[in-house]
Amino acid sequence: MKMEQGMQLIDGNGKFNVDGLKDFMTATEFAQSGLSYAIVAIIGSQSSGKSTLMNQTFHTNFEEMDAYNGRSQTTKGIWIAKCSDIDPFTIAMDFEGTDSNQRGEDDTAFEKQSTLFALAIADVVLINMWYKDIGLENAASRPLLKTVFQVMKRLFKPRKKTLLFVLRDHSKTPLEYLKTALLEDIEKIWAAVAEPETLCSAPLKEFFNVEITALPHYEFQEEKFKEQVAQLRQRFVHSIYPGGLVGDRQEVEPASVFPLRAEEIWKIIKDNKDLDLPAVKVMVATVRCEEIADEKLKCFTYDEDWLKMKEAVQDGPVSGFGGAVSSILETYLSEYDREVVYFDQEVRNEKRRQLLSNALMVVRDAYDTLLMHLYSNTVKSFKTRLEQSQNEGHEYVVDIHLYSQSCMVEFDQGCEDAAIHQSEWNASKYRKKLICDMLSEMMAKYKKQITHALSKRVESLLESGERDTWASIRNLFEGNTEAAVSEFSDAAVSFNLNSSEIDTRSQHLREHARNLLEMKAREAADAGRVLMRMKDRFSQVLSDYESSLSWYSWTGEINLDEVERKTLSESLRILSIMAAIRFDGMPDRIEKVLYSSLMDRTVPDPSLQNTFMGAKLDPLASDTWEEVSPEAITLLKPEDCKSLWMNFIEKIKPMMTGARSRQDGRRKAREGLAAAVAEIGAVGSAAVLTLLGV
Ligand SMILES: Nc1nc2c(ncn2[C@@H]2O[C@H](COP(=O)(O)OP(=O)(O)OP(=O)(O)O)[C@@H](O)[C@H]2O)c(=O)[nH]1
Repeated sequence: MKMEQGMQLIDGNGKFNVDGLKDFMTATEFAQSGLSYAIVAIIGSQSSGKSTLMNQTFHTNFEEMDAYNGRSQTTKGIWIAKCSDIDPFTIAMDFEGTDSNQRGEDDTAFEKQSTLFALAIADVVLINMWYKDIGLENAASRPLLKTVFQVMKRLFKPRKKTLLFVLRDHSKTPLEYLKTALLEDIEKIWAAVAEPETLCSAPLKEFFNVEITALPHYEFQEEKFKEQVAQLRQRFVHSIYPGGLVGDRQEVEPASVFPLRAEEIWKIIKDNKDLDLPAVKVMVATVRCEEIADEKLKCFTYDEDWLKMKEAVQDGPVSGFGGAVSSILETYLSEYDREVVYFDQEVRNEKRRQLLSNALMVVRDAYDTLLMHLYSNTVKSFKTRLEQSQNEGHEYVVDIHLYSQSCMVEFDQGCEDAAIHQSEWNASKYRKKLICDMLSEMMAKYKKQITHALSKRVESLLESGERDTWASIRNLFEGNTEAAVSEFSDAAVSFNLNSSEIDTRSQHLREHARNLLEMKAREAADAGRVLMRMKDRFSQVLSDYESSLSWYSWTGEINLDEVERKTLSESLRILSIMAAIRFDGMPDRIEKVLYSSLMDRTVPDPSLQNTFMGAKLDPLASDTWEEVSPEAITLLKPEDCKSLWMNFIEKIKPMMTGARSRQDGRRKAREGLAAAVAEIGAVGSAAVLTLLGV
C-alpha cells in the first residue's frame, strides 16, 4: 500500500473507514511515532487547487482535477496520506471543497461537519483562498471562515491550532498589505460570529496562531510556484519543535490512539452532539490504558519467572518469593507507566489501580499457598520441639515460652520474606491461626492432665457410694481443675493474650472437667450398674452382720427384720447418691424422699407427702426432683429410682430367705444342743460348752 497516494478516511456519505485506517496505520507504522507527529488539513472552496497544493507541498498523491475537464468536484469526503520525507511523521488530510454546487442543500451540513473535524483533529489547518477574495464582502471564502469560527463555539477548551492562510494566485500586491487586510477581515468575521458569553472577550489569537502566506499562479508561474511551495514545505520540517508551525503540544496524544480518536470525534460530529474534546480525550485514554493494562496483565500472567515461582510454591515456602514477585510485578507496572504517560492522568491512575489489583489477584493464590506452608511447617516444628523437650523432662511452661517465641519469630520472618510490596496484604490471618493452634496444643495438654487426674478417681468414688461421695468428688474436681487452669494461665502469657481470652480458655478447661465428670457420673448411673452395686452392698452388709454374730447369739435371737432394714438403707444410699450430680454442696432431700417412700411406708413423713384434692400422691411418681440445687443434674429420675428399687427388692429376696433359713438352722441346732445338755447333765454340759468355746 503506497500511503502517499492516500486513503479515503470518510466517504462522501460520512462513513468512517475503520478497516482502511487500520491498514493505513500498519502500512505507515504511524503508531510507532509516539508524540512525534503532526497532522495537517486543508480546507477551502471546491476546485481551489487544494489537492494540487498538498501534493506539491507534501509529495503526496491526492487526486487532482484534470485541467481539461473543467471545474467539477474531485475530492469526495476526507482523505489522508503520509507526507513523504518530512520529519516528524506528518499526515496530510485533504477535504472535500466547500460551497460545492454538487451537493445541493445538504452541503452546509457536511461542510460544517468536515470543518469541525479538521479543527478538532489537525494541528495545522491550511485555509486555501484566492488572494482576490480579501476585502470582498461576497468572496467565496467568507462563508468558509464564518463556518470555521462558528464551529469553534462547539470546541470546548481546544488545543491552540495554527490556521495557515494560503493566498493563491498572488501577483503584484505586496504581501504585507494583503496580510493586514486579511487580518482585518478575519477579526471582523470573528467578532460577528462570537457569542458574548463565550468568545466575545477572548481574542482570536487565544484560539489560533494565525499565519499567512501567498503563492503565485500554479499554471502561469509554475517555476516560481514550485520554488515558494518548496519554502512552504520547509516550514513543516521540524514543525513540532519549539517555535515550529505546530502550536500548543501540551495535550497531544500518542499516535497510536489516532484511529480511536478520529473515529470517536467523527461519530460525535455525525451525531450532532456537542464536541467535548476533553471527554474524547478521557474516552480515548480509557480505551488505550485498558488495552495496555490488559496486555501487561497478560504478559505478567505468562511471565516465565513468575510461573516458576508459582509452581515452586506448591511444594513449600520459597525463599525470596516476595521480593522476586514484587520485582516482576514492578517490571510490568513500569512498562505500563511508560506507555500511558501521555494519557489523561486520572484515567491512567485508575487503570493502573485496576491492573495492580488484577495482577495481585493472579498472585494471591500462590501467596496464600506459601503462607499456608509456613503456617503448617511452624505448627509442626512447634509440636516437635515441644515434644522432644518434654521427653527430656523440661518444665512445660518454660518450654512453651521458649518454643512459641522462637517459632513466631521464624514465622514472622517467613511472612516478611513472602510479602508482596505492591500489596497491603498481611499474614495476620495465618498468625492468628498459628497462635490458635499453639494454644490448642496447650489446651489439649491441660485437658489431658485434667482427664488423667479425674477419671479413675471419680469412677472409684462413685463406685464406693459413700455419704461424702459428692463432697470428695467436688474437692477432687476443684483442686485439679484449678491447678490446670492456673498453669495454663501462666503458659498463655507467652502469647500476649488479653485477660478475657485467657478467661475464655480457662472456662473451656473447667467445662471440659465438668463434662468429664458428667460423663463418668452418667456411666456410673446406668441402671444395671446401680442395681448391681446395690445388690453387692446389700450382700456385703448382710454377710458382715452374719459373720459378726458371736456364739453368744446362739443363746439369743438377732432381729433379722432390723438387719434387713439397716442393710436396705445402705443400698438406698447408693441409689440416692446416683440419683443426681451435686456440683455444689447445697443440701437436698433426695435421700429423705427415697427413704420415706421406699423404706418407711408405714410411717410416712408428712412433710414429704404430696396430696391432690385430699388423695395421697406418690412423691416418686415424677420425672423431676424437687428442692434440689439448680446446679444439680438428674441422673436417675424419681420414677426410675422407684422401679430400680422394686427390681432390687426382688433380687435380694433370695438373700433374705437364705439368711432366714440359716437363722432357723441355727435355732434348731441351739435347741438340739440344749436337749443334749439336759441329758448329759450339768457337768457334761459344762464340758461341752467349754469345748464349744462359749
Ligand atoms: N488558478 C489556479 N488554478 C490552480 C492552481 N492550482 C491548481 N489549479 C487548478 O485548479 C483545478 C482544481 O485543482 P484541484 O487541486 O483538484 O482542486 P481541489 O481544490 O482539490 O478540488 P476539489 O477537491 O474538487 O475541491 C485544477 O485544474 C488545477 O490545475 C492555482 O494555483 N491557481
